[in-house]
Amino acid sequence: MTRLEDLRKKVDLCDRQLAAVLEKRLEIIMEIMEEKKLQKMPIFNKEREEKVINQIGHYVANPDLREEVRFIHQHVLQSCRRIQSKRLFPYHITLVGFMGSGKTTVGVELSNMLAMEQIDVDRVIEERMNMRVSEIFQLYGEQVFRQLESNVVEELSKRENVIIFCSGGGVVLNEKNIENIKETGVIVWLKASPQEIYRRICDDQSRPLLKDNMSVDKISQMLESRLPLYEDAADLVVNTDEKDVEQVSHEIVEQLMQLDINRKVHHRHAINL
Ligand SMILES: Nc1ncnc2c1ncn2[C@@H]1O[C@H](COP(=O)(O)OP(=O)(O)O)[C@@H](O)[C@H]1O
Ligand SMILES: O=C(O)C1=C[C@@H](OP(=O)(O)O)[C@@H](O)[C@H](O)C1
Ligand SMILES: [Mg+2]
Repeated sequence: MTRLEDLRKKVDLCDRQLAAVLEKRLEIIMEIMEEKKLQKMPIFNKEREEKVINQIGHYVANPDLREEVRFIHQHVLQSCRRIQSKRLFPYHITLVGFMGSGKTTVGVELSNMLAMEQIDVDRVIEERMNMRVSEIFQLYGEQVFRQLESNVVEELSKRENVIIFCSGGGVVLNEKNIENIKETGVIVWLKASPQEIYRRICDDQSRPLLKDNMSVDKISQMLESRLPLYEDAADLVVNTDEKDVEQVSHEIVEQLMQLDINRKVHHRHAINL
């Protein structure tokens, strides 16, 4: 046997041991998840993860390799989060709510927390048209934007793998959108007061519907007319005033688990079960 063949054999043995240990770790993680569910404890715990990453470095004898092992372990923990999320949430998690309620930002945070892919309807439209949403409104008008929005909503609803599905604020205006979303998703309504929405987006020029009149009055008036639509569509509601993005995301996870426990969600076509 050449030296290279010999070394490859040793590496293969390491992989075999790694696979066995990783398999065991994932199985234990699922048991921990069940236990936490029973005890109604939060499933995803950032502090605990940081501790675990730090700790694994201390088990590495060669200080030159410590950071690399920590880096690898971060990926292991991400997989652990993903396997738990898949089991807990076999449906798209769809965020709806008025402009500035935090759909896009909370979607990204949730995506990290749950190791689930996040897709923003507005971003898909922008990529396809190679144009900003505001430019589409300006060049083609709202009706064309709404048609593009409905097409993307329908496509995303049919995706095989579950996603964090971030809609635009006007998605509720078309009943068909909500029907499509409900086929495979649970709808989370992010609520915010007009004053809070104004504070968040007053300097942002990217929202064409508020371009000519960015004011608390205009927001109140639009919000008022859409409230019944959000109310009707929502499977659950999270108030975001005076909560940061991380708190909102944790609350979404907790409420989703409650929904599941109470068997209120009919997984019309549960995905990836
Ligand atoms: N809970 C929150 N607390 C404070 N600021 C927030 C919160 N959620 C979102 N934001 C901020 O508000 C702005 C609008 O958020 P965004 O995610 O674009 O909303 P949406 O997609 O619903 O229009 C962003 O600057 C974001 O950082
Ligand atoms: O409320 C609306 O009708 C809209 C909201 C926007 O998305 P955000 O809610 O993410 O700002 C975007 O889809 C478009 O400007 C129309
Ligand atoms: Mg958005």
